[in-house]
Amino acid sequence: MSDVDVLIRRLDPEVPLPTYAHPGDAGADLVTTVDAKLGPGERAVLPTGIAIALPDGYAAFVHPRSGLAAKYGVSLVNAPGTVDAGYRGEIKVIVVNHDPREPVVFRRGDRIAQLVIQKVERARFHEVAELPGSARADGGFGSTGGYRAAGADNEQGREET
Ligand SMILES: O=c1ccn([C@H]2C[C@H](O)[C@@H](COP(=O)(O)OP(=O)(O)OP(=O)(O)O)O2)c(=O)[nH]1
Ligand SMILES: [Mg+2]
Repeated sequence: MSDVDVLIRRLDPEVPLPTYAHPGDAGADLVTTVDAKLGPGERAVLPTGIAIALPDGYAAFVHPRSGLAAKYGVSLVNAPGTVDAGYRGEIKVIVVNHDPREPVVFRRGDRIAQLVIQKVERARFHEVAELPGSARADGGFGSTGGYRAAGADNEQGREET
């Protein structure tokens, strides 16, 4: 992993800069600058109070936090969100409460997501009539085998093929 310099602007003077919890972490935590309560199945677009300028050839991806996902069923509707290098607006996080029963409450300053900055390639698309062959060809969507999906009426699970 290498370091890259990224310009950042605070739109809210009290907001902390995104922080990596440990050396070597890929994700820097983002906080919400507002309180929010999401009922089961609800979503919200939460402001983070920061804007960045990425160098050309980079993008930032807004990823869910696994702790929020495991404990509360919270994820991001568009995971991972894509922040383009040219985007200068406020980074926002589209959270969703997937829990079927419990509401979730966010308070200003809570860490709601993490930002992963990566080098990206842009493609030059070359249109062709036929694509070159490959071992996988057009196999996909479970073509390599079944998996167990537990049905509500079947504790043993159901073999999907
Ligand atoms: O989770 C996200 C995703 C995107 N963005 C910002 C940065 C990104 O550069 C811009 C546009 O995102 P995207 O291209 O995913 O959305 P779109 O619906 O295609 O909008 P646009 O037409 O503006 O490209 O919105 C965020 O702040 N958070
Ligand atoms: Mg877009």
